[in-house]
Amino acid sequence: ALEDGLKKADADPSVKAVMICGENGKFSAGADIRGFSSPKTLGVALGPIVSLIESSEKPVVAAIEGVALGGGLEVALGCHYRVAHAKARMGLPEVTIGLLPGAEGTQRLPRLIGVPAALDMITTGKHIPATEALKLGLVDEIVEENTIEAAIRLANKVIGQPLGPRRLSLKPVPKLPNMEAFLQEAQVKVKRQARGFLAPELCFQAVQAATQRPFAEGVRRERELFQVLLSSGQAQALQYAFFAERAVHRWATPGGINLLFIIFDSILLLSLGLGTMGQGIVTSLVKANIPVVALEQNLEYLNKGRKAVMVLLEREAKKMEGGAQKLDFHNPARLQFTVDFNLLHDVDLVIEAVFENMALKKEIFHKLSNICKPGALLCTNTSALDIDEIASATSRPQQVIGTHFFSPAHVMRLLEIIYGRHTSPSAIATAMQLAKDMKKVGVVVGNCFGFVGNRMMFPYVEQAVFLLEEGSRPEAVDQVLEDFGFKIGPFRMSDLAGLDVGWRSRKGQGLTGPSLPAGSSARQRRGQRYSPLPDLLCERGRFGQKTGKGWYQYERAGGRTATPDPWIHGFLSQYRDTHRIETRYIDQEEILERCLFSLINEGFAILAEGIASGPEHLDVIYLNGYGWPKHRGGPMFYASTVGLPRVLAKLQKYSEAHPDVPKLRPSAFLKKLVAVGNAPLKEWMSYLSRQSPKL
Ligand SMILES: CCC[C@H](O)CC(=O)SCCNC(=O)CCNC(=O)[C@H](O)C(C)(C)COP(=O)([O-])OP(=O)([O-])OC[C@H]1O[C@@H](n2cnc3c(N)ncnc32)[C@H](O)[C@@H]1OP(=O)([O-])[O-]
Repeated sequence: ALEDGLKKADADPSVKAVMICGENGKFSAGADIRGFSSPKTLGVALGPIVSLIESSEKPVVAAIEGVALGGGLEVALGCHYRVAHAKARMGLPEVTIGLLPGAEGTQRLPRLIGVPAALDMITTGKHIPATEALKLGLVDEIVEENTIEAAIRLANKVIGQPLGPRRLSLKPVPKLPNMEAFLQEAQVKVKRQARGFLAPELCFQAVQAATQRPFAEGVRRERELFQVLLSSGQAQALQYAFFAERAVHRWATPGGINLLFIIFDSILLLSLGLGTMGQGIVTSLVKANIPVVALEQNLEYLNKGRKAVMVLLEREAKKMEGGAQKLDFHNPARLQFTVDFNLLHDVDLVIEAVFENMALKKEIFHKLSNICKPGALLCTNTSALDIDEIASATSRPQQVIGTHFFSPAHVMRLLEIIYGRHTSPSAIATAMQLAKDMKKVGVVVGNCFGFVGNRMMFPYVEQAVFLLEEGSRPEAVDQVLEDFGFKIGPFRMSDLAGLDVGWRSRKGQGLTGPSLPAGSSARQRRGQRYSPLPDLLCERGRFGQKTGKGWYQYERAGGRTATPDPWIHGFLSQYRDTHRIETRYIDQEEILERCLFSLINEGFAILAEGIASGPEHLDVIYLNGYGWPKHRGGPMFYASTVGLPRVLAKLQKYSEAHPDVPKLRPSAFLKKLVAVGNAPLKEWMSYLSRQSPKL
């Protein structure tokens, strides 16, 4: 249509200028991502159309409203002028779906806004607001009112002016005094951050080509690189992740209709310790423009919590345009701190964020149930505790729901939303809406120990520790998983989170400590293999970063630089001697497979039990809460790319070698999917006879 329209306009002498706009207040979100998996639509090349726009003899003005992303922005770059609405956002987000701007955007953008800014936009895929676009010179004008009228006004004004200087393909790339050094440094940075993710590096190469070659050759290079990415499995993984995230949002009631949501007047966060989680949650709520009252049990804790929240909010405000004013957090109507439980009467929603202790949580929920108004929704922030047991302390279990935030809560996007036996669909829908308002990815899951994310994490961490018992070292295991693409390996993660957290939980479960029956074997619990290694470290006060020692050593307590610790190496070999374990060399493949396949195996068990409604949900949880590398699409998608028969065969092999480790025994659901011929991921759920009615 663009091509036809342009040709008509060029041929019609009564047309003096052209304006291109989108429909319904949106310019364009770029190419249809679904089209990338269909060879039919790939035949349509956008680049030549952008060139056609640019070569028009009549001025072409883009009227950008809403979004101009990817191919959409590339079309705008072909135009001679760009007018944007003040609320519009622009970007080249192709990198985030494993691609690069493939319609000459990598060649035009650096010519317009210079290499540093273009490289930043193209390698990160970030969206920029119109005001920033104006500063960068990406748009010529921004307007508060009617963008289309403004674009037509501009078009009329520029009729007859020479178009040569407005054709970006004819412009040289602005020079930098130290271009070579700048590019070298930028490449190192891009590579370091990419950790095996191809697209940022290839985006870099395309922009680099713009600095080294004439426009037409740069375009050829861009096309070559685009094809490399298009055929890489990484692009497929990222596009899968894009749609998985949207599918997870489309939570519907059993009848299939999305519910309307409760509109909140105010939200109260109750915390008997505005601890780290509480502080992050309050910050997120304020950022989401939701009025908050933060409650503490005493003034000392309240003041400490308030101080920490203020520091976080100041920091967040600095990152935003018009920050402090926009957040308005000094306004008591927006954010109040109190120790007065009476304020609970009027709130619509409570998020309880006290520490993980069932007795304490039940006591609080009993109190909430007595004080809060009848319609108020009661959320508990927990990473593992039983929602039904917490709800049993109230007279309104239908309004009790789990909201598992991830630390730091003002940064992490994931929110696991856990429904209990009695939780009502409207309570779930309200929690989902809350997630959306807080710009988080809400995923509805069922109630079981560890829910989805942590439950899948347990076998992964368990394998990592077993590997140490058998001969590996923390740094070797971490390295393999970081090379796979995790931001941080399991031992570095454990040191960061604090080993004492798991220790407390294991003590609570009677797996270690004084409640362990006398005569228990050190390496067995309830007939299964158990590794006491993390407990032994805790007994020695090695809690990780906070104590300066854990699986690694740090420069000081609270230090962040992990270095392998010879003490740990000696300790491990002594441990193996004590328990007569023969040290063996464990290769990278075994480390990777045992950790990842045991996690994936648990994922299949979760799906079969109806704890999550599909593999996409598990993947979205891992991508947004556990640092799973995006270019590998999430654990279940990864399993589908490895091939389920291979995952099964490997689990069978490891399970035979370790018969006392139940988590290595292949799940019946995985076996079934292999037996039906390695079913594709989108069909997996059709092989389950029953689904939870609440998912
Ligand atoms: C030769 C090629 C050249 C070029 O360089 C390549 C490209 O342009 S690559 C492309 C570069 N562009 C991008 O990467 C932009 C990707 N898109 C976005 O970033 C956000 O969707 C956007 C900011 C536009 C709206 O956010 P929001 O307001 O929160 O809303 P939302 O996110 O919930 O989306 C609403 C619905 O629209 C759907 N949908 C959206 N975009 C696309 C698409 N391009 N395609 C298909 N579908 C798309 C989305 O799935 C959802 O569908 P459903 O069935 O209702 O679930």
